[in-house]
Amino acid sequence: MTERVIKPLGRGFLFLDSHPAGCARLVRDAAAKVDRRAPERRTALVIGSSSGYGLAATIAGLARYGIDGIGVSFEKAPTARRTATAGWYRTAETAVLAAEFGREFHFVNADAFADTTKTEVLDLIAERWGGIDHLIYSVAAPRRVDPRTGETYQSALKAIGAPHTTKSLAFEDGRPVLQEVGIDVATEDEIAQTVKVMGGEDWARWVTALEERRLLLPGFNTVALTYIGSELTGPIYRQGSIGAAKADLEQTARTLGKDGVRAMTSVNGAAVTQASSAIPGIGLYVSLLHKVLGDSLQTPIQQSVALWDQLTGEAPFDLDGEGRIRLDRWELADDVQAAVRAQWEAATRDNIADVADAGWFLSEVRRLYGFDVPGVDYEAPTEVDVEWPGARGA
Ligand SMILES: NC(=O)c1ccc[n+]([C@@H]2O[C@H](COP(=O)([O-])OP(=O)(O)OC[C@H]3O[C@@H](n4cnc5c(N)ncnc54)[C@H](O)[C@@H]3O)[C@@H](O)[C@H]2O)c1
Repeated sequence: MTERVIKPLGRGFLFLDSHPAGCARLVRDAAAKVDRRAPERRTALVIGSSSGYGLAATIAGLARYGIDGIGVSFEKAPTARRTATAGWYRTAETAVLAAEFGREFHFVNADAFADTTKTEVLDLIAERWGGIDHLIYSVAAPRRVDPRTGETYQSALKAIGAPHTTKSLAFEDGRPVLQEVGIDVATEDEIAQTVKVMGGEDWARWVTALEERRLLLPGFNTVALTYIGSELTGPIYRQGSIGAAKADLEQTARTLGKDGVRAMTSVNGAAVTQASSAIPGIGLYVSLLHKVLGDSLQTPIQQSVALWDQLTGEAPFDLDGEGRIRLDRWELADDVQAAVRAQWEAATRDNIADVADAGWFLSEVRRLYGFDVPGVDYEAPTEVDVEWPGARGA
């Protein structure tokens, strides 16, 4: 057991340590925002369950519908020098929450891209429930090792066709500064590698593996998360290398769907997550979105409640012409986009602190690591040696 006072040390949007109590509190606060529905036994597999949208989907599924199931994520244990990753602590608290709801939820800490992880998870599903009703695929990873070839692929955040320059938000001594960031053009190989990491291949492997083991229960459905976003972020996101991967994911949904498998992508709105804060321009964009929308900005937990209502049949699917679930309509509404664009164009080095909700954004980034959470005493020593729930962690 090791108790320590933990401070937010790091560079840019990356911190070296995470705060266990802050991470736990955020899980609790998210669950408290969910209205319960009468639970009907349902089993789900969530890949990417420790963070961002996958965590929100796990908490919303537990709190609203009392799902049983398995969450897979890839997190680091505490060491003598460093705390565990934030996702480790959030997972530990989500397990406590599941137990309080009286649900059986297992958490597997392993590489979702590996065949060995698929076998471990499928064995567990077979043993505990004989099948699953839902699979939510919410992985955001910088690289993937394909276990069948041993090859490593790296994902790139680059433009396609022509280089691009974007306004971007950074912080110096806690003060927001506006920067211009150049975005290089991706090579064909970089685009292909990004598709290998963030496209649909691994999602399809999970569904095929479940199908081959006859673990898809009647009415099974699966969603993978995708993003469209604004024209402002188009060159780096939707028209960039990551957008090529998202197009592949959406195409995979079309080919996966058949008898016994309903496969869709879910277009979620912009959110501050570890994955999104690494993309140039997204921090500025989300800060402006929050300035324009205030509390009307739909949080990951709100969107996840809407997702579960649709997956369980409580609400009709809200699909677009391409069969994608749309949870981002609030973000892409014309008036919202027009207001964000006006602010984006007006933003200068001098007025950035007024034009954007930069302080809110920085706090959101700090909350990804369990800091800036109301009600947590950051001067108090906190236990960092928290165990991975159950016996199945790495
Ligand atoms: N953040 C946004 O603004 C936004 C908007 C729309 C859609 N999305 C999509 O949501 C999905 C999740 O993104 P996020 O922003 O929530 O990311 P995130 O960084 O918050 O979470 C990523 C999750 O993936 C897990 N993970 C990463 N590599 C893994 C591996 N090898 N094996 C197992 N688990 C692994 C992490 O442990 C974590 O649980 C992505 O598909 C993303 O494109 C994000």
